[in-house]
Amino acid sequence: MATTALRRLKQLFSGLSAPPAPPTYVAPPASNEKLEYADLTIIDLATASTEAGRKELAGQLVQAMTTNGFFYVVNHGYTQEQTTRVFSIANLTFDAVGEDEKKTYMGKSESVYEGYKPRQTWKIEDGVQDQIEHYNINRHVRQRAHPEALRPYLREVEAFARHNHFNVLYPILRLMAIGLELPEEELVKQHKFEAAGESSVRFMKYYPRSEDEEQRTKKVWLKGHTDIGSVTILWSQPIGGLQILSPDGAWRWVRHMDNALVINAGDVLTFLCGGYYPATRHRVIQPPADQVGLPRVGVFYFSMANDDVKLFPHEQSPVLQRVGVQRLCANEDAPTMEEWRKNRTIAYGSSQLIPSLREKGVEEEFISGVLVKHYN
Ligand SMILES: O=C(O)CCC(=O)C(=O)O
Ligand SMILES: [Fe+2]
Repeated sequence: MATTALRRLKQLFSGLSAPPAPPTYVAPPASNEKLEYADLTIIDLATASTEAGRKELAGQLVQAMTTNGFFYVVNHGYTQEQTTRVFSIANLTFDAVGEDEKKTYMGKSESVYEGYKPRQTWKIEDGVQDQIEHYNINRHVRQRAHPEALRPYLREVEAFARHNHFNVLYPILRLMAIGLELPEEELVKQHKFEAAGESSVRFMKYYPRSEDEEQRTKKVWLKGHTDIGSVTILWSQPIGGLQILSPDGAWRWVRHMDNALVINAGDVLTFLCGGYYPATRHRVIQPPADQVGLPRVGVFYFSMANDDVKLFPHEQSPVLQRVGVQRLCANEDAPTMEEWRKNRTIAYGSSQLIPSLREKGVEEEFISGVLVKHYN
């Protein structure tokens, strides 16, 4: 009797005990090359706990969004140790899962990123395709099955998704609403964690390419684009390659900052905020000379509005009334979030892009009747 109870208790505790540490992903040192870096604002989220603090941060955010379009966030609530552990889980998702198992957990639909995206599925240039592997995880982590190596860490991945959504996305959306002189919760309401939609964690691994591929693509690894969704949270990592297209037409590098987040706006914010927070144009090229040949592991949270949100601007914003609303389409033609993400995802990397007649180095396509540009 006593032994059975003891055994039960032991089983209970072993179920609750922490999973073994994943093999530690040791990130290489940051580049020492002399590069032209973008000068990005740092938003300190510790300041967001008071109303006065939020007002101050909203001013900084408006400034950042109307110039570079990218900014850093610090004091987001994860320690360096927690962040390193997430990168280790990300790396294990690629290194500790065999090719056959990866096939089993590949996405089943063209219109949503879920599970593995294998390499060489997107066109880059001159017949060359990408060398990028993804693993996409909807924030409702258990709605899909995951490879065996990842299973011990699902609770951590769930906590990570919630952390991005509640502790980073919501505070940023509140600052954006304040910047538009809207009620603080106006954009948060359109991005509910519980609603149907695709806000997701993404692990990525870029693999080094052949010299021939580098030449034929002019070193471009991921073509210049704007993100499909609303706010993209990129967990800063030391391997360079990410560049922003600045308003003066120059591509500038994004510098790594330890345990910081690099945040930018996507198309959905252009729609919802009437052009006040334009989607940031960015790309990934071959890492700097002292990092050539290294794989590049990335961890992201791609946020989207609730699937049923119609993507038209908050015209009631006093700021938009003063500065004017830029529209991507008439309100009656506005796609829903669901239509937009599905059509953008199906087209991405596979559609035939048309060279722009107006802008040099730009290619275009129409998605849901809206002009989408790609930047070379
Ligand atoms: O890998 C990066 O640094 C950026 C990736 C990116 O822009 C994207 O996946 O949309
Ligand atoms: Fe992107």
